Amino acid sequence: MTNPRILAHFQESADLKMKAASVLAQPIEQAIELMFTALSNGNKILACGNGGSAADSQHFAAELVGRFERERLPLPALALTTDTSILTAVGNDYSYQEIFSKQVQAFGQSGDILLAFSTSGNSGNILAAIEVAHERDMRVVALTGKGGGKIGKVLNDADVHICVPHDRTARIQEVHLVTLHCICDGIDVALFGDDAHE
Ligand SMILES: O=C(CO)[C@@H](O)[C@H](O)[C@H](O)[C@H](O)COP(=O)(O)O
Ligand SMILES: [Zn+2]
Repeated sequence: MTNPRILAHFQESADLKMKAASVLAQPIEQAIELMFTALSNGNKILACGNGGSAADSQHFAAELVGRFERERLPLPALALTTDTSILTAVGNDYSYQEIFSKQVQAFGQSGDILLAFSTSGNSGNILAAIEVAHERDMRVVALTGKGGGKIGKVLNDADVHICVPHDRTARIQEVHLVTLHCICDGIDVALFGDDAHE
């Protein structure tokens, strides 16, 4: 007999994914277009998030720099969550709030994209990174949940907001994961066309 708690996790995740597919298809398409245009113009993508979303940032960067499902040239994406010397120096000397924004200041250029993950939409270091990205004429693709929180209020019309319609962090993260795979696939399709996977 299947453990009902385990079954409930799978059921809730599957139900949310189907519900989210219709709500998020349009912003996901916009994110793909925005990123493909930026990459085609020689710009790059900077990604940040806390906890599980730090892992999502790294997962995304790995699939752009390495590959997703098709062989292609490396694409420029950088997770701002990996350099422990930068993270500890900025966190120690300034504040945890600035661990990503300082890196956006250092690496971000006009036309680059900030990919910002926050399930609550309220993490201060992500909000600070978005603020600096806007100052540097970057576009923001924000993956949130729980109604979008404060992040939903600071995004502008040039940005893309992918807000998962759920209040549970784990479920939101699960939809963020399928979303980032959709984006990787969309970038490959924009490069090579809609052929069967190799
Ligand atoms: O992975 C999980 C929970 O599933 C946690 O590590 C979670 O990512 C952390 O609590 C984060 O600090 C939450 O931040 P945010 O998504 O609200 O911006
Ligand atoms: Zn988690």
